[in-house]
Amino acid sequence: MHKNKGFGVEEKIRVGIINYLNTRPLLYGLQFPPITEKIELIEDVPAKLAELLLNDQIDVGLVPVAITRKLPQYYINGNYCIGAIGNVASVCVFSQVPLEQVEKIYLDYQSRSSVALCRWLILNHWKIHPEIIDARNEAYLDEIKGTTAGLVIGDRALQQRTKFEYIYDLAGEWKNATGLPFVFAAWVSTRKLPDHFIAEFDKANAYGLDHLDEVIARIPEGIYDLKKYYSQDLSYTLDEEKRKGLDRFLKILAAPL
Ligand SMILES: C=C(O[C@@H]1C=C(C(=O)O)C=C[C@H]1O)C(=O)O
Repeated sequence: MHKNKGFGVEEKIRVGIINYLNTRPLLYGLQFPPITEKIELIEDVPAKLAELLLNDQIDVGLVPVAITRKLPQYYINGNYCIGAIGNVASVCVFSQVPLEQVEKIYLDYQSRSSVALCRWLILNHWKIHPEIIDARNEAYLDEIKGTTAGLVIGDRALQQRTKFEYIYDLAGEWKNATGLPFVFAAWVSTRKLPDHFIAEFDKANAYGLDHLDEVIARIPEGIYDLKKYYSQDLSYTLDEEKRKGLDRFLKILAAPL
Protein backbone atom coordinates (compact mmCIF):
# COMPACT_ATOMS: atom_id res chain seq x y z
CA MET A 1 0.00 0.00 0.00
CA HIS A 2 1.33 3.38 -0.93
CA LYS A 3 0.64 6.06 1.53
CA ASN A 4 -1.18 8.65 -0.51
CA LYS A 5 -2.79 6.40 -3.03
CA GLY A 6 -5.94 4.37 -2.91
CA PHE A 7 -5.81 0.60 -2.78
CA GLY A 8 -4.54 -0.58 -6.18
CA VAL A 9 -5.83 -3.72 -7.83
CA GLU A 10 -2.41 -5.39 -7.68
CA GLU A 11 -1.50 -4.44 -4.17
CA LYS A 12 -2.16 -6.81 -1.32
CA ILE A 13 -3.99 -5.41 1.67
CA ARG A 14 -1.93 -5.92 4.82
CA VAL A 15 -4.16 -7.50 7.46
CA GLY A 16 -3.04 -7.66 11.09
CA ILE A 17 -4.42 -10.54 13.10
CA ILE A 18 -4.19 -11.61 16.72
CA ASN A 19 -2.17 -14.77 17.30
CA TYR A 20 -4.51 -16.19 19.95
CA LEU A 21 -7.07 -18.98 19.64
CA ASN A 22 -9.90 -16.41 19.86
CA THR A 23 -9.39 -15.35 16.24
CA ARG A 24 -9.25 -18.78 14.62
CA PRO A 25 -12.92 -18.82 13.54
CA LEU A 26 -12.57 -15.41 11.86
CA LEU A 27 -9.32 -16.39 10.14
CA TYR A 28 -10.38 -19.76 8.88
CA GLY A 29 -12.13 -18.45 5.77
CA LEU A 30 -9.25 -16.11 4.89
CA GLN A 31 -7.18 -19.05 3.59
CA PHE A 32 -9.52 -19.62 0.64
CA PRO A 33 -9.79 -17.76 -2.67
CA PRO A 34 -10.71 -15.15 -3.67
CA ILE A 35 -9.78 -13.31 -0.46
CA THR A 36 -6.51 -15.15 0.19
CA GLU A 37 -4.91 -13.71 -2.95
CA LYS A 38 -5.76 -10.16 -1.96
CA ILE A 39 -4.28 -10.08 1.51
CA GLU A 40 -1.04 -10.45 3.39
CA LEU A 41 -1.50 -11.68 6.97
CA ILE A 42 0.62 -10.29 9.78
CA GLU A 43 0.24 -12.05 13.14
CA ASP A 44 1.02 -10.58 16.54
CA VAL A 45 -0.32 -9.92 20.04
CA PRO A 46 -3.02 -7.23 20.32
CA ALA A 47 -0.79 -4.48 21.77
CA LYS A 48 1.73 -4.97 18.95
CA LEU A 49 -0.97 -4.92 16.26
CA ALA A 50 -2.15 -1.61 17.66
CA GLU A 51 1.36 -0.23 17.16
CA LEU A 52 1.51 -1.59 13.61
CA LEU A 53 -1.74 0.20 12.71
CA LEU A 54 -0.61 3.44 14.37
CA ASN A 55 2.65 3.26 12.39
CA ASP A 56 0.91 2.50 9.11
CA GLN A 57 2.54 -0.92 8.87
CA ILE A 58 -0.80 -2.65 8.33
CA ASP A 59 -3.86 -1.46 6.41
CA VAL A 60 -6.46 -3.08 8.62
CA GLY A 61 -6.17 -5.03 11.82
CA LEU A 62 -8.20 -6.80 14.43
CA VAL A 63 -6.88 -4.31 16.93
CA PRO A 64 -7.89 -3.40 20.49
CA VAL A 65 -10.75 -0.87 20.22
CA ALA A 66 -9.14 1.22 22.98
CA ILE A 67 -6.48 2.46 20.55
CA THR A 68 -8.98 4.16 18.22
CA ARG A 69 -8.69 7.24 20.43
CA LYS A 70 -5.10 7.60 19.23
CA LEU A 71 -6.11 7.65 15.56
CA PRO A 72 -7.00 10.96 13.86
CA GLN A 73 -9.60 9.04 11.86
CA TYR A 74 -10.62 5.44 11.63
CA TYR A 75 -13.15 3.03 10.13
CA ILE A 76 -14.64 -0.05 11.78
CA ASN A 77 -15.07 -2.58 9.00
CA GLY A 78 -17.47 -5.44 8.56
CA ASN A 79 -19.84 -7.12 10.97
CA TYR A 80 -17.53 -9.18 13.13
CA CYS A 81 -15.43 -8.51 16.20
CA ILE A 82 -13.92 -10.15 19.27
CA GLY A 83 -16.68 -9.57 21.78
CA ALA A 84 -18.68 -11.14 24.58
CA ILE A 85 -22.21 -10.89 25.90
CA GLY A 86 -21.38 -12.24 29.36
CA ASN A 87 -18.28 -13.98 30.70
CA VAL A 88 -15.59 -14.33 28.01
CA ALA A 89 -13.31 -16.78 29.92
CA SER A 90 -10.05 -15.46 28.45
CA VAL A 91 -9.88 -11.94 29.92
CA CYS A 92 -9.72 -12.20 33.69
CA VAL A 93 -8.13 -10.91 36.83
CA PHE A 94 -6.66 -13.92 38.62
CA SER A 95 -6.00 -13.94 42.33
CA GLN A 96 -5.44 -16.14 45.36
CA VAL A 97 -7.46 -13.78 47.54
CA PRO A 98 -10.75 -11.92 47.03
CA LEU A 99 -10.52 -8.53 45.28
CA GLU A 100 -11.03 -6.55 48.51
CA GLN A 101 -7.79 -8.03 49.86
CA VAL A 102 -5.73 -7.45 46.71
CA GLU A 103 -2.83 -5.01 47.25
CA LYS A 104 -1.26 -5.03 43.76
CA ILE A 105 -2.63 -5.75 40.30
CA TYR A 106 -0.43 -6.41 37.29
CA LEU A 107 -1.92 -5.45 33.91
CA ASP A 108 -1.16 -7.54 30.83
CA TYR A 109 1.41 -5.96 28.47
CA GLN A 110 -0.20 -7.73 25.47
CA SER A 111 -3.51 -5.89 25.95
CA ARG A 112 -4.84 -2.41 25.27
CA SER A 113 -8.63 -2.74 25.65
CA SER A 114 -8.72 -4.96 28.72
CA VAL A 115 -6.14 -2.90 30.61
CA ALA A 116 -8.29 0.21 30.09
CA LEU A 117 -11.41 -1.72 31.09
CA CYS A 118 -9.64 -3.08 34.17
CA ARG A 119 -8.57 0.40 35.30
CA TRP A 120 -12.16 1.60 34.90
CA LEU A 121 -13.60 -1.36 36.83
CA ILE A 122 -11.07 -0.86 39.65
CA LEU A 123 -12.14 2.77 40.10
CA ASN A 124 -15.82 2.72 39.25
CA HIS A 125 -17.19 -0.75 39.80
CA TRP A 126 -15.02 -2.61 42.27
CA LYS A 127 -14.00 0.60 44.01
CA ILE A 128 -10.75 -0.84 45.32
CA HIS A 129 -7.38 0.87 45.67
CA PRO A 130 -4.58 -1.53 44.78
CA GLU A 131 -1.24 -0.47 43.37
CA ILE A 132 -1.52 -0.89 39.59
CA ILE A 133 1.54 -2.11 37.72
CA ASP A 134 1.91 -2.31 33.95
CA ALA A 135 3.60 -5.64 33.29
CA ARG A 136 6.48 -5.51 30.79
CA ASN A 137 6.92 -9.12 29.87
CA GLU A 138 5.74 -12.66 30.52
CA ALA A 139 7.60 -12.90 33.86
CA TYR A 140 4.70 -11.15 35.63
CA LEU A 141 2.65 -14.33 35.41
CA ASP A 142 4.86 -15.78 38.17
CA GLU A 143 4.27 -12.74 40.38
CA ILE A 144 0.53 -13.41 40.62
CA LYS A 145 0.34 -14.85 44.13
CA GLY A 146 -0.57 -13.88 47.68
CA THR A 147 -2.17 -10.43 47.62
CA THR A 148 -0.85 -9.69 44.12
CA ALA A 149 -3.41 -10.26 41.39
CA GLY A 150 -2.98 -10.08 37.63
CA LEU A 151 -4.98 -9.35 34.51
CA VAL A 152 -4.23 -11.93 31.83
CA ILE A 153 -5.72 -12.17 28.33
CA GLY A 154 -5.80 -14.68 25.52
CA ASP A 155 -4.61 -18.30 25.53
CA ARG A 156 -2.49 -17.66 28.61
CA ALA A 157 -5.66 -16.67 30.48
CA LEU A 158 -7.30 -19.96 29.51
CA GLN A 159 -4.24 -21.69 30.99
CA GLN A 160 -4.45 -19.77 34.27
CA ARG A 161 -8.06 -20.77 34.89
CA THR A 162 -7.23 -23.99 36.75
CA LYS A 163 -4.62 -22.32 38.97
CA PHE A 164 -6.55 -19.65 40.85
CA GLU A 165 -9.33 -19.64 43.37
CA TYR A 166 -10.57 -16.18 42.44
CA ILE A 167 -11.31 -15.34 38.82
CA TYR A 168 -12.90 -12.03 37.85
CA ASP A 169 -14.09 -12.13 34.25
CA LEU A 170 -13.83 -8.64 32.77
CA ALA A 171 -16.57 -9.00 30.16
CA GLY A 172 -18.91 -10.37 32.82
CA GLU A 173 -18.00 -7.51 35.16
CA TRP A 174 -18.61 -4.96 32.38
CA LYS A 175 -22.02 -6.54 31.79
CA ASN A 176 -22.82 -6.29 35.51
CA ALA A 177 -21.76 -2.65 35.55
CA THR A 178 -23.44 -1.44 32.34
CA GLY A 179 -25.88 -4.13 31.18
CA LEU A 180 -24.07 -4.13 27.81
CA PRO A 181 -21.91 -6.59 25.86
CA PHE A 182 -18.23 -5.76 25.44
CA VAL A 183 -16.15 -5.43 22.28
CA PHE A 184 -12.43 -6.06 22.81
CA ALA A 185 -11.21 -5.84 19.23
CA ALA A 186 -12.63 -4.91 15.82
CA TRP A 187 -11.37 -4.68 12.23
CA VAL A 188 -10.06 -1.13 12.26
CA SER A 189 -8.47 0.71 9.32
CA THR A 190 -7.20 4.26 9.10
CA ARG A 191 -8.30 4.67 5.48
CA LYS A 192 -11.51 3.67 3.79
CA LEU A 193 -11.19 0.16 2.36
CA PRO A 194 -12.87 -0.67 -0.96
CA ASP A 195 -16.49 -1.78 -0.41
CA HIS A 196 -16.13 -4.94 -2.48
CA PHE A 197 -13.10 -5.93 -0.40
CA ILE A 198 -14.98 -5.43 2.88
CA ALA A 199 -17.87 -7.52 1.56
CA GLU A 200 -15.55 -10.40 0.60
CA PHE A 201 -13.62 -10.11 3.83
CA ASP A 202 -16.81 -10.18 5.89
CA LYS A 203 -17.99 -13.26 4.04
CA ALA A 204 -14.68 -14.98 4.78
CA ASN A 205 -15.08 -14.15 8.48
CA ALA A 206 -18.55 -15.67 8.45
CA TYR A 207 -17.29 -18.86 6.81
CA GLY A 208 -15.32 -20.06 9.83
CA LEU A 209 -18.12 -19.18 12.22
CA ASP A 210 -20.44 -21.31 10.09
CA HIS A 211 -17.94 -24.20 10.14
CA LEU A 212 -16.79 -24.24 13.76
CA ASP A 213 -16.29 -28.01 13.86
CA GLU A 214 -13.83 -27.77 10.96
CA VAL A 215 -12.02 -24.89 12.64
CA ILE A 216 -11.74 -26.80 15.92
CA ALA A 217 -10.64 -30.05 14.24
CA ARG A 218 -7.50 -28.26 13.02
CA ILE A 219 -6.40 -27.17 16.49
CA PRO A 220 -4.60 -29.63 18.79
CA GLU A 221 -6.66 -30.39 21.87
CA GLY A 222 -5.67 -28.21 24.79
CA ILE A 223 -6.70 -26.83 28.09
CA TYR A 224 -10.12 -25.46 27.23
CA ASP A 225 -13.32 -26.56 25.51
CA LEU A 226 -13.08 -24.68 22.22
CA LYS A 227 -16.64 -25.42 21.19
CA LYS A 228 -17.80 -23.60 24.31
CA TYR A 229 -15.22 -20.85 23.84
CA TYR A 230 -16.25 -20.11 20.25
CA SER A 231 -19.99 -20.51 20.59
CA GLN A 232 -20.80 -19.43 24.16
CA ASP A 233 -17.98 -17.36 25.69
CA LEU A 234 -16.95 -15.28 22.70
CA SER A 235 -19.57 -13.53 20.60
CA TYR A 236 -18.32 -12.46 17.20
CA THR A 237 -21.18 -10.54 15.61
CA LEU A 238 -20.85 -6.77 15.77
CA ASP A 239 -24.58 -6.19 16.23
CA GLU A 240 -26.58 -3.26 17.62
CA GLU A 241 -26.02 -4.17 21.27
CA LYS A 242 -22.28 -4.64 20.79
CA ARG A 243 -22.07 -1.28 19.01
CA LYS A 244 -23.83 0.27 22.01
CA GLY A 245 -21.34 -1.39 24.35
CA LEU A 246 -18.48 -0.19 22.17
CA ASP A 247 -19.80 3.40 22.07
CA ARG A 248 -20.18 3.42 25.83
CA PHE A 249 -16.64 2.14 26.34
CA LEU A 250 -15.13 4.65 23.91
CA LYS A 251 -17.03 7.49 25.61
CA ILE A 252 -15.68 6.35 28.97
CA LEU A 253 -12.14 6.37 27.57
CA ALA A 254 -12.62 9.86 26.11
CA ALA A 255 -13.67 11.27 29.49
CA PRO A 256 -10.96 12.06 32.02
CA LEU A 257 -10.85 9.37 34.73
C1 LIG B 1 -11.19 -11.94 24.37
C2 LIG B 1 -10.00 -11.46 24.20
O1 LIG B 1 -9.94 -10.23 23.65
C3 LIG B 1 -8.78 -9.55 23.41
C4 LIG B 1 -8.38 -8.48 24.21
C5 LIG B 1 -7.71 -7.39 23.69
C6 LIG B 1 -7.20 -6.30 24.57
O2 LIG B 1 -7.34 -6.40 25.78
O3 LIG B 1 -6.64 -5.32 24.06
C7 LIG B 1 -7.49 -7.32 22.32
C8 LIG B 1 -7.84 -8.32 21.50
C9 LIG B 1 -8.44 -9.57 21.96
O4 LIG B 1 -7.53 -10.62 21.82
C10 LIG B 1 -8.78 -12.24 24.58
O5 LIG B 1 -7.64 -11.82 24.32
O6 LIG B 1 -8.94 -13.31 25.15
